[in-house]
Amino acid sequence: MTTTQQTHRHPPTSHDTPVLAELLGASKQFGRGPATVRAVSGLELEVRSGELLALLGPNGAGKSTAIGMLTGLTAPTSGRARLFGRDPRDVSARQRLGAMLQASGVPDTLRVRELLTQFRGYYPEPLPMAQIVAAAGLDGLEGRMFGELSGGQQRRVLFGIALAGDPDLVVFDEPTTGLDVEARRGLWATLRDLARSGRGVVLTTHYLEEADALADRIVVIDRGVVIAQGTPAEIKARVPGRRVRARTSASLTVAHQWPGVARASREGPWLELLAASAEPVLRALLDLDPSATEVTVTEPSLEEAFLALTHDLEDPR
Ligand SMILES: Nc1ncnc2c1ncn2[C@@H]1O[C@H](COP(=O)(O)OP(=O)(O)OP(=O)(O)O)[C@@H](O)[C@H]1O
Repeated sequence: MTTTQQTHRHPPTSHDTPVLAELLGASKQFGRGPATVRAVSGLELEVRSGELLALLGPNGAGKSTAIGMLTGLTAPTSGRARLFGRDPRDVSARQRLGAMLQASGVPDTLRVRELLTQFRGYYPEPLPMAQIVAAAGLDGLEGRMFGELSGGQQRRVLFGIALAGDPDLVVFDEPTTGLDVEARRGLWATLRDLARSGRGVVLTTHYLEEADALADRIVVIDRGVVIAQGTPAEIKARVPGRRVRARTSASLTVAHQWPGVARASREGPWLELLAASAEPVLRALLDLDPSATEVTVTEPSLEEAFLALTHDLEDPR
């Protein structure tokens, strides 16, 4: 996959750059009565020109619902969504938007070139075909039928379709799912180019690594609410990357003071910590208690790591 040469349309990201899309206290419920699902609650979100924003969160966090509200696919139950200052369902707003969502609905029997031509036809000033093909890594696939492509190749076609209208804002729901490592890296480079050219880019991902590699700003969502937001460095400093467990007499109060510790709990003689990284914690533990035994270091699940960020957890101190 190669990257595109884009023209610079807006100055680089700053708080002076235009807001392209926003959610203002947006909530979304599905169903009624006891079956109600609160997918998103009171979400505040804004995307600016030239900015790459990653929505990060575990399965069912509400990422796709948030994207659906931003792109006008679904209306908030309460609160508001704005796209280019308008209702996201307004055609004039959607013409400046490119989206690659999880469900495609693309006919299997159309060839890649026909599909791209069809989608280019929907927009007043589409991106040149060659640029779409290059950006989406579709070289050599133009004559193939969509339904005969591999999952990863189909994702690339959907990526190309999202770029067809030369959009000012591009929204990608888990764009790298199903892509191999090389294709993923290529797509990352293209996403960076899109933001550098002054477009706004929003993507959802389960992977902190992906958000870290790409985003100017990360919004972490869990159970429909924002639990953290900031630059990748700020988020990484708060998301625990390691679980350290040891048989030790060290107290919870002391353990909480160790560098990067997000959570500490005790289970009988075992102390368990979630921390940004293991080494500083191991040093502090063994300094304090050289007789600590059965020390293990493992990776917490993403769910656990995100939960450690929430403030409503019982504090074990
Ligand atoms: N159309 C719908 N009808 C009922 N419930 C829904 C609908 N769409 C989403 N939900 C529910 O809303 C919650 C949030 O779902 P959403 O798809 O937004 O999460 P997500 O963060 O995108 O998850 P994933 O990473 O698994 O794609 C989930 O509990 C989901 O089951």
